[in-house]
Amino acid sequence: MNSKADYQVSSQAIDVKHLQYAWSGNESLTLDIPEFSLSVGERCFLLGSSGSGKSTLLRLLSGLLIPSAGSINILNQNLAAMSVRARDRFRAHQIGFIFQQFNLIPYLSILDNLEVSAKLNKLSDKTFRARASELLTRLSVAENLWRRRADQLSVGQQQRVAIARAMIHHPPLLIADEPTSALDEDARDAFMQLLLNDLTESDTTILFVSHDRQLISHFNRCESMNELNQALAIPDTTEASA
Ligand SMILES: Nc1ncnc2c1ncn2[C@@H]1O[C@H](COP(=O)(O)OP(=O)(O)OP(=O)(O)O)[C@@H](O)[C@H]1O
Repeated sequence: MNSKADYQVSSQAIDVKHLQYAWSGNESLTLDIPEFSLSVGERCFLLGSSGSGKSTLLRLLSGLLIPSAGSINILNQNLAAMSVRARDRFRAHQIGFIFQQFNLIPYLSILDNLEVSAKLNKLSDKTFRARASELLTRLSVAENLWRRRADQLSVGQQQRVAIARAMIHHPPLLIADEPTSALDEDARDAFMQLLLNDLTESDTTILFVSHDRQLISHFNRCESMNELNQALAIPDTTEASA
């Protein structure tokens, strides 16, 4: 298995070519993306309406699904060529994922939630404690909450913990799947600031998926699922109707 440094030598964080994906039982393709790439350090906002295939694409990019056709290289690694175990390890080490519903383990404390991610990434206890404390402090999570169960936190507190959990091991690629969809406008702006402040100095690549156009200004690149995904193209019926 390559080291983290080997992965980061690549100047492409994401390199998708001729990607096609059909859910089993579906006659038609859900995704048909001729080309999509992100350079290391790029911060890309991916806009797409409901059902346009955003979550399916993210699952493919993180190796949870394997393409029906085409290739996906993440940090120069072809996910489809890896064993399931190697793919799981690659995902845990290289990708920080922030989910729509945050997906914290409800019965674990904030620190224990972070520790699960730190252990997966083989952080020493000392490094984990220092990084957890740095992140939680920067994200304004009061220390008296650190031992509170995740299901006893406010939504705003949960979102901060979700960012900290995704960032604890300094992943080179951060993927966020509609993390602001459950938030009001003020909480949404605070979330974006917290997320991006922590990344200002790093060359972390971000793919941030949302249907909320107001967030576009936070990013240096915007892509639309409707343009990327040829499977969404409206069929040309002119001949049939002529
Ligand atoms: N597990 C599944 N099995 C079969 N079809 C699926 C499955 N998951 C998603 N799909 C189909 O794939 C298409 C794209 O779904 P996907 O969840 O990727 O869209 P999305 O853009 O993330 O939507 P939303 O914004 O509503 O979450 C939809 O037509 C959906 O019905």
